Amino acid sequence: MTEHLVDPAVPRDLHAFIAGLPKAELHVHHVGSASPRIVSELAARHPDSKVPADPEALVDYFTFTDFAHFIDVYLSVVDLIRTPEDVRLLTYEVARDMARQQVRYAELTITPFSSTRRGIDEGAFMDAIEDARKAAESEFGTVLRWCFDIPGEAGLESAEETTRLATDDRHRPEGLVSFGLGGPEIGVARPQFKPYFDRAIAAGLHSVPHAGETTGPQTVWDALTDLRAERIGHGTSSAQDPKLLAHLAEHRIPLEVCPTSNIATRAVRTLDEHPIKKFTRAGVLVTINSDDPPMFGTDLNNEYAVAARLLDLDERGLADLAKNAVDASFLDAPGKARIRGEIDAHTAAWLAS
Ligand SMILES: O=C(O)c1cccc(C(=O)CC[C@H]2O[C@@H](n3cnc4c(=O)[nH]cnc43)[C@H](O)[C@@H]2O)c1
Ligand SMILES: [Zn+2]
Repeated sequence: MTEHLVDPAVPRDLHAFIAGLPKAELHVHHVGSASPRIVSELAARHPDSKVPADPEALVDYFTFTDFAHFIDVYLSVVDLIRTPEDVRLLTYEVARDMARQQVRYAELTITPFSSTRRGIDEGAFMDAIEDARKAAESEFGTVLRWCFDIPGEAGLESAEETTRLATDDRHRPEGLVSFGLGGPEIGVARPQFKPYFDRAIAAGLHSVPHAGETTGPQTVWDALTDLRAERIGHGTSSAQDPKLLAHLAEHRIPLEVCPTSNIATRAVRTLDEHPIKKFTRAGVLVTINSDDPPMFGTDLNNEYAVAARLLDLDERGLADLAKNAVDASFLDAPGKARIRGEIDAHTAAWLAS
């Protein structure tokens, strides 16, 4: 258990239950998952960067005034990833951190445009992530899949490049399952990305855009109608629109909820004001995620502890929440059954002890 992340309002034995609970994670960013150790190693390698090499200084560096500030800092860390070997190391180490938290399956959001525009060869980039994915599965037992996202604020050039990389058979990585849209939402309307999502969906990818994180519920409607979203990244502002909540519940469109992220980027003022309870009361399928864990001073286990407090969950409630993520994932049916079985076994053993 990571001591600084022990929420005193959650009983210690519930933290221990969560630590051993097999989990799936559906909303977590590649570069945003770089641990302080990896960031400082890369910052020391590239001293021209403004990212501090001292892990203690990173705590201040990762304190954000608003969402735009967060994106500035995020891009300064992106600038540290300069070679295919940096990409492989980052991916492999992220999987190691996940395995330590009993994450059995993760859909990792990767922004290939940010790497190729910084000069990393596209073929070498794909080989690096695939090599790390295979190593992670055989060495840690953690199954990784990719979501390639468009960094919307970088314009339609980035949409075209991301779509090409995701659909061109010459480079398309085996682990790629979905297509996303990230970055700031203000001034970046979702409908303009429809042709790119149409192409990605036609190529067999699932649609999972961010929407309603920093703008209102209309953005979520746009993601559903224009981008044919199968899950919504964040969807926080859906809480302001009862018809939207009813639609999400009726059509079983899961929300990828990331509570601590919403506080760190100041999208939501306090955890007690977070709408997660509104979502579950409306019957929406909620999944729990960490988004950019080291940047937000959290990890997936802590996000489950936060959810336990906000939703007043015991062990069985937490196990159901973990199963939501398995059910909402793009894993195949035998894979889902395996992790659901592991969740049941962990819960039964815990309750019998
Ligand atoms: O790479 C570039 O050159 C570039 C140029 C202009 C704009 C951008 C971006 O906007 C990149 C944003 C980047 O942020 C990632 N991300 C991580 N966490 C979140 C989140 O909570 N909400 C939205 N986006 C997030 C996302 O994957 C984008 O790739 C880049
Ligand atoms: Zn995100």
